[in-house]
Amino acid sequence: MELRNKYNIPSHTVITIAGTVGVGKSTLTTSLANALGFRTSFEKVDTNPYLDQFYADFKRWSFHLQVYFLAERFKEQKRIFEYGGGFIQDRSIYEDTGIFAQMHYEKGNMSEVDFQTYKSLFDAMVMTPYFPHPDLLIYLEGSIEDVIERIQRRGRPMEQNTPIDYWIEMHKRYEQWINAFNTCPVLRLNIHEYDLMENEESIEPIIERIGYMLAQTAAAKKFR
Ligand SMILES: Nc1ncnc2c1ncn2[C@@H]1O[C@H](COP(=O)(O)OP(=O)(O)O)[C@@H](O)[C@H]1O
Ligand SMILES: Nc1ncnc2c1ncn2[C@H]1C[C@H](O)[C@@H](COP(=O)(O)O)O1
Repeated sequence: MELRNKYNIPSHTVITIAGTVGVGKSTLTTSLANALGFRTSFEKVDTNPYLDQFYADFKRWSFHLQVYFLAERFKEQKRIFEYGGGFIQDRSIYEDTGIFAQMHYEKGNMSEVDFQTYKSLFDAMVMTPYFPHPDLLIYLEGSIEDVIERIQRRGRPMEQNTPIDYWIEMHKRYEQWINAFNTCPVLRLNIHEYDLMENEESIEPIIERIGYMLAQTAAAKKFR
């Protein structure tokens, strides 16, 4: 039986995968979408015109990169809306603002006025009808050691050449951010709870947990 039906996951569901760089979002996005018969929405890293320059000079390129990511994320949001859902999304727009933009602003890589401009753009986008919140955010958590090992193994030079402190700070910020996040239901998944490389079937217990959380959320809505 198709896993989506087995665990009663509605065909219009939108699930976003959150977590720090290298933790395994894209890998899980692909596996979940295949298992559920959903479409994917990926961040495009190779065609990003700012990313390499940004890693070489945060101060010069932070604002440009954030505006670029926001525009790309918004276009994807619109695409998901137009299809009527049935998507797995690799990274949420909430991380752009809550993690990356915030961190680079606080570190002095983005000026006050640039940060305010960025935030007002974000707020205006979120208020449009294209912006339903996801039904579920899956938060991937792993130790900083595992994350750094994965970043090194994946081998994007711009990330390999970035000081370890950057990844340590981001990892800490992610933990604080997710503890305060309440925009939509959250399923926390430790990266040692599954292994999609060695055992494709480890996706099924994840789907079972997704089905359970979606059912709980639907039941809670009925009583509101
Ligand atoms: N479950 C897993 N077990 C082992 N390695 C993994 C797993 N998931 C991802 N990886 C590896 O970790 C690296 C980062 O994964 P990726 O999905 O690209 O992360 P992200 O999208 O969060 O940056 C890649 O080299 C990938 O092959
Ligand atoms: N909003 C962002 N600001 C800065 N850098 C970002 C942002 N979103 C993604 N990134 C970077 C981080 C990674 O180097 C690549 C892709 O992210 P990944 O977590 O590997 O999918 O883009």
